[in-house]
Amino acid sequence: MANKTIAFIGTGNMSYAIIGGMIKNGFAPQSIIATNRNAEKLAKAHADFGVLTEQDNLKAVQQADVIVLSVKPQMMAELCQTFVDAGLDISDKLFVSVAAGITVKRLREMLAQDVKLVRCMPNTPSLLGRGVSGLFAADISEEEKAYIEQVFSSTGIAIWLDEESQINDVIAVTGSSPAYFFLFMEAIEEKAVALGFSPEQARALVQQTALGAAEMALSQQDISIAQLRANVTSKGGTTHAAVEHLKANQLPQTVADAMDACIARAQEMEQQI
Ligand SMILES: NC(=O)C1=CN([C@@H]2O[C@H](COP(=O)(O)OP(=O)(O)OC[C@H]3O[C@@H](n4cnc5c(N)ncnc54)[C@H](OP(=O)(O)O)[C@@H]3O)[C@@H](O)[C@H]2O)C=CC1
Ligand SMILES: O=C(O)[C@@H]1CCC=N1
Repeated sequence: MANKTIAFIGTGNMSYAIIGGMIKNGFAPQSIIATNRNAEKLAKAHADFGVLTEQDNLKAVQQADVIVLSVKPQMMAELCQTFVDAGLDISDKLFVSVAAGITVKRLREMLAQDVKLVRCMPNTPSLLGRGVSGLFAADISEEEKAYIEQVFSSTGIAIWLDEESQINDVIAVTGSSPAYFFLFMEAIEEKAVALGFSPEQARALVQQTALGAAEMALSQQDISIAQLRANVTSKGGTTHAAVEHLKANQLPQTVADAMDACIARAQEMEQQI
């Protein structure tokens, strides 16, 4: 399947990130079609990555072997209905849905047939080849599985899940979590400005520290993350004062509760969409 054509239907934040990761890791731009109803977004994808672009989703679906459905979940039914109404032969196409909160069963209802399908939960660091994607396969061949793995490994780490319900856990752990880290960074940045650093200095200080912390974890796999934190925390010192304050205010429990809220919302969407 190495020579397959892959079409991204709805080239917004997530498709842009996946395409960027694929290009960075050697996929041929001519094997990738990006669609969007917004011509400006397509022009940017073409300018940045050299991929083919198409405003007509139906043409893209016809030309591609693999179709990545990447519109907002609430828009998915309407999009799929256009394929059904056009009477497209999609029986041999491999579909990949990156949407949160839409099950295989529901996607197949939307497409009006039991298509070959992968549910994928990626995240936006895919753009830099630093992504994580959880994958759940429904009725695909080993060759198709290998192709999908090649695509999503090119954007970072890809793991296959045994149960579809684990997709919702992946949303909480990696799909949504870049936003948790950004929120933490925003909070430090805002306080740095309040302490008198310029906005430019505050941004530079917080991003360098976040990167440094992540790289320390990445490069020292034999040291637990808890130990890395302990290494910064001198007994009776400043970090201890800050960390104890965060713990007293239930930061770990708050994060766990937030992740439960994320999963609950995905489950609720599965009932609504
Ligand atoms: N963003 C993230 O971090 C992650 C997102 N996802 C999933 O990815 C999917 C896309 O999310 P995201 O990229 O953030 O959303 P975006 O809104 O950024 O991207 C979707 C794009 O699709 C376009 N679009 C909508 N309907 C159509 C259509 N019928 N034909 C062509 N283009 C269309 C939208 O245009 P317009 O702007 O005009 O609406 C938009 O540009 C969602 O289902 C989400 O659950 C999964 C993991 C992480
Ligand atoms: O917020 C959302 O619903 C999507 C799914 C994971 C990240 N963004």
